Amino acid sequence: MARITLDHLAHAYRPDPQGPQDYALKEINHVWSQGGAYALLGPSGCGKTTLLNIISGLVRPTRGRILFDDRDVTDLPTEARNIAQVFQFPVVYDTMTVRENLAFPLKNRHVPRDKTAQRVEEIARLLDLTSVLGRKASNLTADMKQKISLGRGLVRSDVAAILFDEPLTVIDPHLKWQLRSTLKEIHRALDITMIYVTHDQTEALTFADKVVVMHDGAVVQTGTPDELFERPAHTFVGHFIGSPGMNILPCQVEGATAFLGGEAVSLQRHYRTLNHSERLELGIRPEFVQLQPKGSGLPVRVRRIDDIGRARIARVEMNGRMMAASVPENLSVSGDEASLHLDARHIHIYADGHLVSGEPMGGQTA
Ligand SMILES: Nc1ncnc2c1ncn2[C@@H]1O[C@H](COP(=O)(O)OP(=O)(O)OP(=O)(O)O)[C@@H](O)[C@H]1O
Repeated sequence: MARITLDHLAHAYRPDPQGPQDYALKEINHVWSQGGAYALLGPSGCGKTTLLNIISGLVRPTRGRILFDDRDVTDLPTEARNIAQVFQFPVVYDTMTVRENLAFPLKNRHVPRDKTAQRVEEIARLLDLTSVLGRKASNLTADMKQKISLGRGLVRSDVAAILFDEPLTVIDPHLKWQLRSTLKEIHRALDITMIYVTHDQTEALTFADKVVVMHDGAVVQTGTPDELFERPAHTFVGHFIGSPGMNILPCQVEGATAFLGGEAVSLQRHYRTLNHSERLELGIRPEFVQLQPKGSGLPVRVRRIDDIGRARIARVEMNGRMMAASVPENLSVSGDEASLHLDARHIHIYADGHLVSGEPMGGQTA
């Protein structure tokens, strides 16, 4: 078990990188604490697998170092790193029983038989595989086979970390939620550092205590699920997390007032030091924007109302831009003219995509 440090790590697949655009992974400094449950979240092509492969030793980084506790492992091969990996597709030996499959990583490392048997029973119990321990893996469903793969990743108690690369891809949708919560319970029971790669926000937010969000080869925010929701550090995080994502609107800012087209919106913080050559945007989640009758706030046109089960979401147009807003339960909407109320406590200002803290109204810098 180990703390994993990424120290000025960067990687380019091409041999002569000239600038940031040539790096699949732009410079990262990050510490994965021992025992943490992390998700590495981002869209396809953002560099998640590259980072995972650097941690496991399959890819040597162009720049920087990787440390397990204080040991520099940058030049060590995968076998010498003591990492367990679970991939998208099941890796099982069809001719072996489930028990033999689970025991294999321990047998390979000459763990005594009684200890192996005990650990296999424990992992089988956690993954609900006890009843099939004696069966040949070949006759099992893809779901069961992937559970065996997970078990093989989890069975060694001495690993520095377990890396999961989109492990639920082959799992039947209605079993996914069950396995996600099982993995969470297993993390609590085993106290092993786990890094879970996914492009699915639900998987990331339910599994992880801390989520590392990647975009275009860079980490744009690391935070708890609540932090990513409440205070996205980058417009990409606001947009990518949440369903629907954050409303992001071009704006101008003067002191504690934002202007959306000709409409003034009061802010709870002061923005004295904004560089007006930067692209300024106002971000607010649909949960904090309320649709109201015409004449009581920012004027909008309602284009559509979607019932998403737990709430109604209005798609509205303001100054030619589409926004999402919550529709209060008791509001009946007739016609397409309405107003919006923005909860100022949840408005964020972004400059060139990055969150600007501003200053509290009292005048001190945040
Ligand atoms: N072996 C390689 N050689 C050259 N370029 C590569 C190689 N592997 C990945 N890339 C490029 O590096 C970038 C990051 O890819 P990576 O696979 O790490 O992203 P990802 O977030 O894991 O995406 P996905 O979820 O689709 O696997 C992409 O532009 C990809 O095309």
